[in-house]
Parts: sequence; C-alpha cells; structure tokens
Amino acid sequence: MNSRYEALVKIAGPVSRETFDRLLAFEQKFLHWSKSINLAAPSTLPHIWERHILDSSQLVTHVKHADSLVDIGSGGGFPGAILAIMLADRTQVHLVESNRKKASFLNTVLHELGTPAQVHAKRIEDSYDLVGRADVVTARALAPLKLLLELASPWISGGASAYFHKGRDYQQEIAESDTLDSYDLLIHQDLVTKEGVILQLSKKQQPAAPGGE
Ligand SMILES: C[S@@+](CC[C@H](N)C(=O)[O-])C[C@H]1O[C@@H](n2cnc3c(N)ncnc32)[C@H](O)[C@@H]1O
Repeated sequence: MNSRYEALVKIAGPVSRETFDRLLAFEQKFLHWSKSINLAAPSTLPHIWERHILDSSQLVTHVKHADSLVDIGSGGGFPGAILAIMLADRTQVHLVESNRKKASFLNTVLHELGTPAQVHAKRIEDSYDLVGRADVVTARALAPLKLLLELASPWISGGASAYFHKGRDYQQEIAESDTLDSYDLLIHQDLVTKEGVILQLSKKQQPAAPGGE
C-alpha cells in the first residue's frame, strides 16, 4: 500500500484493493482520453488524483447507504464516476451528461472497468423520467446553488438528499438562493481543498395537518 491509498482511506473510509486499483485505472484512462477530448481544465491534469478523485471520494461517507444516486453534469466523471466505482456493489448510479463525447468516455471507461453505472447522454431537464426517483443527487462545478436547486428539484422533492461541492464563495450563493427556506441545509467542510464545502440539502418536511392521520 502507498501514500495515495492511505490518503484515500483517510478521506473515504475502508477501500478494497480492487476498488483502489480501479480508481488508478480510471485515472490512467482519463489521462489517455484527455489527449483527444477536453475532460477537465488542463491545469488540473497533473493533479487528477487529489483535485478530482480524492475530492469526489469524500462523498462516500455521506452517501454509502444510498440504494440509488444520480450525478448531474458529470463531465469527466466527478464525483459520479468515482462514486460509481467506490459503491459498485451496493448503489445504482446514474450519470447525466449532455456532452456526447464526455458521455461516451464515461460509458466506455466504466464498462471497461466492470462498473455497473448508467450513463445518460441527455440534458438534465430531459432525464427526470429516465432516471426515476433517487436517494441522493450530486453535482460539482455545474451551476450556482439557485439553479442547481431548480435542476435537482424533481429528485429532492421525491425525497433525495443533495450533496453539492461548492467553493469558497458558497455563502454568497446561499444568500442568492431565494428558495432555501424550504430546505434543510447542512454545511460540511471540504476535507480535500479545505477552502470549499459540501452543501447537504433536503426538502423540509411539511407539518402534518391538524386532525390528519
Ligand atoms: C464544468 S463541468 C463539471 C464537470 C464535473 N462535474 C466536474 O466537477 O469535473 C459541467 C458539466 O456539466 C455539463 N452540463 C451543463 N449543463 C448541463 C445540462 N443542462 N444537462 C446535462 N449536462 C450539463 C457540461 O457539459 C459539463 O460537462
């Protein structure tokens, strides 16, 4: 075992050798495909493990009990493909990505790794019926919080908890989200960047009507 493995376990909890090997293989395939398609900002390519894979893996401790998870605007697979690899034997993972080349990368590479995720090469707005209900919805670097809540609304209204990676300006995004009153919000420190946060949101329960069952 090496320092990468130790860092992963520290962030995400117990990880099997097979899962670790799959994450290393994903990194290699990501770098290979990045020569021909734009999967991530070029400046981040030398730091994929920390900036993208480790950063995605920190959600595992929050979502490991979910039966179903949808990652929207998955891009090159963060956090969705990493969660699909790490939760392969317990969670049905859907990835929604409208860019056909990126969706093709995700589909091909996850298939090669034997990871049973469903990739939808669709706009999020056109994927609600395809995906169906989910226990968890995730998104990273997709949109400001106000728009994210609109995009994820069908899943959150159906009972999903949302986990959104946000940068250091998250408080401004919270202030600009005028529908936040109807959500319960928890703020977790981002264990990898230390500057950002993970916002956990779920729909507030309506109080039972007086005299109701
Ligand atoms: C900035 S990238 C972030 C990708 C990834 N989540 C990450 O953190 O590296 C945003 C991705 O969302 C996709 N996207 C944006 N709007 C979308 C929409 N309405 N439906 C589906 N995908 C969308 C884009 O094609 C792009 O790949």
